[in-house]
Parts: sequence; structure tokens; C-alpha cells
Amino acid sequence: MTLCTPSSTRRSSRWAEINRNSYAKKEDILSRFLLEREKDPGCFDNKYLRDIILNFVIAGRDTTAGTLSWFLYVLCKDQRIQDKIAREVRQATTGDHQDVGRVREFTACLTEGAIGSMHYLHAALTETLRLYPAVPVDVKCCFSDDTLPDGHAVRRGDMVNYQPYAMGRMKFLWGDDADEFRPERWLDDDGVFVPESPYKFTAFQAGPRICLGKEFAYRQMKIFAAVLLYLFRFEMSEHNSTVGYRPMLTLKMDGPLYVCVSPRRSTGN
Ligand code: HEM
Repeated sequence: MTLCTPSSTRRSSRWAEINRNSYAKKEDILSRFLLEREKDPGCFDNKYLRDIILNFVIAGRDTTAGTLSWFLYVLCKDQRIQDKIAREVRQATTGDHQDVGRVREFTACLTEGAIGSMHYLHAALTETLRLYPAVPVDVKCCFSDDTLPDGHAVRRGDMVNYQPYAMGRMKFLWGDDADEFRPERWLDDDGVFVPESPYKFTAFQAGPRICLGKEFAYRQMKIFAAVLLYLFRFEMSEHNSTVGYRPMLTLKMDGPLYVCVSPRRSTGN
């Protein structure tokens, strides 16, 4: 049992108000959750909140960070595509004539509508995930005896892998240019992004347990990529160098990615 004197009740409600104000000022996700709980104290407990945060860290950090590294790598290899994305970002945000040199001013132009209209950037990120899926191999365990759609029988306890890395490079799924990085394959004639079935493009898994953070991941990666490509141009520090991968839970590069970064101006690209 907790005994509250009038003054301690006043103190705790004052404390709650101070907390609320400090969460409201912060814009990170944890503060937003804490603010929601202040408004509706029964909505979730600390354990639930801990699990959400762990999910974000475990499922959402290396996946998006790794994808952005591969994205920069493929853009260093193809300056035409890099410039095309930079042009799209400029057109969707500040337009052709205005040059905003500072990150804070530029991010103010990254509205929901602007991010949504960046179809080529969306396609380039998706194409990166086709060739370099953050989860290259995913293991499943059979809960019961079953028959897979192609007729293969599996027994309870069997382990089954599906391999987004291999599937993303199969010619019979993607055509003869399957090895090529070509964002255009995701766009229709009007330049609008056309998604593929998640059973063909499996980077986020498919079905009821598909990645919960997919939309969040795209948004985060698009914001990050837009800021970087609006302001800077990236080139490999050694032009013909390539990077390999390390087979781990997520698809890591097998060494550092050395790039040269230079400011990008509105004149030219
Ligand atoms: C490029 C970025 C990402 C990729 C490629 C990716 C991929 C995946 C894959 C393949 C799975 C299925 C794992 C399995 O069950 O075997 C998964 C699950 C999950 N992802 Fe992501 N993920 C990404 C980013 C994120 C982010 C940013 C978040 C959260 C903020 C997130 C949250 C989750 C959660 C909660 C699950 C478990 C869903 C469930 O089991 O019902 N992911 N993700």
C-alpha cells in the first residue's frame, strides 16, 4: 500500500508535468512513447516499452545502417544513378533554383509529400535490397509435419532456410540483367514505383510475420539518403576497388568502405 500526503501528491503531479514537458520537447521515439503513457497511464508497462525499444535496436539498426552502406557503394559505382537521385531530391524539395546549403534548412523541406514523391530514390533503395538484402538468409523451424507448395515434405522440427540473397540474383525471377543494379526495373512508364510480390522480393520476408518496420525503414533511409545526396557527392577513394561481404546474421561489408566526399552544388549536378 502507498500512502500519499497532499504535499507528496502535489509533488508527484508536478513531477509528472515536468516529465511531460521534457518528453514533449524531445522528438525521439522513446520520448514519444513516454508522452503517450503520460496521457494514458495504463496503455503499456515498462516491460512492454523495453521490448519495443529492443525491437527497434535489434531489428532496425544494423538492417538500415548496412543497407545504406551498400546503397552508397552502388552509387559510387554508378555516378549517373547517383546524380539522377540527387536531381530528384532537389526537384522534390527546394526546386531547381534554390540552393540550401545547411542541413537544418534542408531537412525543413523534407515534408511527407516530398519524401513520398521520390520514386527513383525508393526504387534505388529497393534495388539495393534486392542485390544486398540486409537479412541474406532466414531460418525457419517447422512446428508440424507439412507439405510445401512445390510438393516437398517437411517434418516437425526440420529447419528450412529461404535465401533473399540468392533469390534476388536469380535470372529466372529478375531476367538476364539480374546481376545489374538498375532502379528502373521498379518503375512504370510514368516513373512511378511498382512494388513486387513480397514472395518474390523477400528482403522483408512475406506473410503475417513480414517486417513490421518496413515503412519506417524506407522513411528513415530516404531521409538519410536525401540529406546526403542533396549536399554531397560520393566517389570511391580508389576508383576500381570493390568490397565483398561477410556472411553474418545481417549482410556486412568485409572491410571499410573508403569514399571521397565533396560538396554538391545546384549548378551542374
Ligand atoms: C532495411 C531495413 C530492414 C530489413 C531489410 C528488415 C528485414 C526484416 C526481416 C527479413 C524480418 C523477418 C525476420 C524473421 O522473422 O525471420 C524482419 C522482422 C522484423 N522487423 Fe525488420 N527489417 C528492416 C528494418 C526494420 C526496422 C527499422 C524495424 C523497426 C523499427 C524493424 C522491425 C522488425 C520487427 C519488429 C520484426 C519482427 C516481425 C514479426 O516477427 O512479426 N525492421 N525484418
